[in-house]
Amino acid sequence: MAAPARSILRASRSARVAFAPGRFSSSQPTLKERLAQLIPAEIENVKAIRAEHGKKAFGPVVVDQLYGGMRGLPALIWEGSVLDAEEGIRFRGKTIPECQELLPRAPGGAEPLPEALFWLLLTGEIPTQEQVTGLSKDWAARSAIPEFVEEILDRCPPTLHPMSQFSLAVTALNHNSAFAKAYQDGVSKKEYWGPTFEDSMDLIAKLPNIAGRIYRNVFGDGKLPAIDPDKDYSHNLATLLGFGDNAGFVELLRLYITIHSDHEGGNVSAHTGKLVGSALSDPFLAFAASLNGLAGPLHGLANQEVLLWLRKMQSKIGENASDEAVKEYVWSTLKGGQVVPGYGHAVLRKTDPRYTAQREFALKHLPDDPLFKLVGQIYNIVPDILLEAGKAKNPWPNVDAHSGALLTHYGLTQMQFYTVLFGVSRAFGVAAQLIWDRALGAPLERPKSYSSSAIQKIFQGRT
Ligand SMILES: CC(=O)SCCNC(=O)CCNC(=O)[C@H](O)C(C)(C)COP(=O)(O)OP(=O)(O)OC[C@H]1O[C@@H](n2cnc3c(N)ncnc32)[C@H](O)[C@@H]1OP(=O)(O)O
Ligand SMILES: O=C([O-])CC(=O)C(=O)O
Repeated sequence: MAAPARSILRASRSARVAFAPGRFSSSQPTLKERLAQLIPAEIENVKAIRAEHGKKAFGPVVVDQLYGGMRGLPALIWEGSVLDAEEGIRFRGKTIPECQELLPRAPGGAEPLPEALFWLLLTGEIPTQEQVTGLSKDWAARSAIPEFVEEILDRCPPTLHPMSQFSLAVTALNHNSAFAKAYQDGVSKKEYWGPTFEDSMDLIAKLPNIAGRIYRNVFGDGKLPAIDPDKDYSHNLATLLGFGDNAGFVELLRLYITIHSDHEGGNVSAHTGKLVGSALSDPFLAFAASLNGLAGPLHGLANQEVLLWLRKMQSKIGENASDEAVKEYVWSTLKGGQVVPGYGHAVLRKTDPRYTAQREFALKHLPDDPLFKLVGQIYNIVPDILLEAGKAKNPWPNVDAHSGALLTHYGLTQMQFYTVLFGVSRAFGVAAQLIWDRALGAPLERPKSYSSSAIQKIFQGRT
């Protein structure tokens, strides 16, 4: 679709929200106030851990890990979540089903509010309903994006991949970074976390307007409705995408943003954000770098790839293909030297609980959807084939094997946009860690690298 006309863009700009961020919960601490209470004790805790365990070995490092993408190498501190190969992710010690049970929901909703998950990632605590409502209002108040960022997006050709547009816009938000300004003004190291918190809140708050604008520019008429200060984050994002009246889609987004937010620190997007942030690049620059990693087909873009692969399969073998025909198609993918998208994982060795959570959502809301049925049929076929092929260490599905089928069900069929939604969610995990990194005085990241000849020399004469 062609880029929208200037007059339409002007109209959408006038629909800016006219209220300011600040305190929205009268009687209870805000997220920033609670963090300010927690940080001094955590600094002491880290000091104690380092004093007691700082010099202890953490297992051997073998040369294969240097060549093999550092699998299993303990190398990073990440506070928000830890991934177990068998069990999957825990956010601050809580599994996805526990989060679904414990985190506050929207009135009438069944899925957790991502606002609550962000609070949990940052503080390790379950917020009250009032605190979550305060966060929804704060993010709505911060949601407008600068006009020049709107213009950058409006000038992107619709053929530029939505993830590239997303990364451009997030980079440009650095124009108004509180951290970059504070640094130039000579802020003390001890105060870094405050402006990092403000930037992180602004970043998360502005993502729906960026994502909505990309979606409407590329796939619609470029017109964008306004954020509603009385609605939660997911509801507003759904509205900006044009699905605000669909209660099922809004619930799906709440679940989607919650489960895609964080996957410990070593995945490409999280680690990239942390690495770039360690140079004291502000949260906008750090998260734009995360997005560029998320845009790779072995990482976040796999959700797009899954849908493309499914559609290609359907065009080749028809819509209600037999198991035999599906098996043949999977084998042809492998024999063509390609990966089966949505399957395998660098850490997980069982079905991803994020896949399971989405499957349960589908069983509840769309049990008869044909694409959901195809995703289920593939689940019964692919793991055995990957096992038989004998290469993949994990034959089970990951989060990306399922998400596109759910979005398609509600009418969000443009798969090139799917990773943008993943990116909106991943900001929660990356931002939470950036805040803690600055609060705990995390140093510049700079691991040691070796050349192959250096490795040969080190081991010369040794067996
Ligand atoms: C949100 C996320 O990022 S989840 C992951 C999303 N990505 C995908 O779904 C893409 C498909 N999957 C893959 O490519 C891989 O499983 C990855 C990238 C996720 C993990 O990679 P690794 O940790 O290197 O996996 P593993 O150790 O099992 O790889 C061993 C071999 O099996 C292959 N393999 C792994 N998964 C698959 C798969 N789904 N299909 C075909 N081959 C696979 C690898 O390409 C590798 O082949 P090689 O020896 O010829 O290089
Ligand atoms: O953990 C990983 O390597 C990839 C992944 O699933 C994620 O980042 O969500």
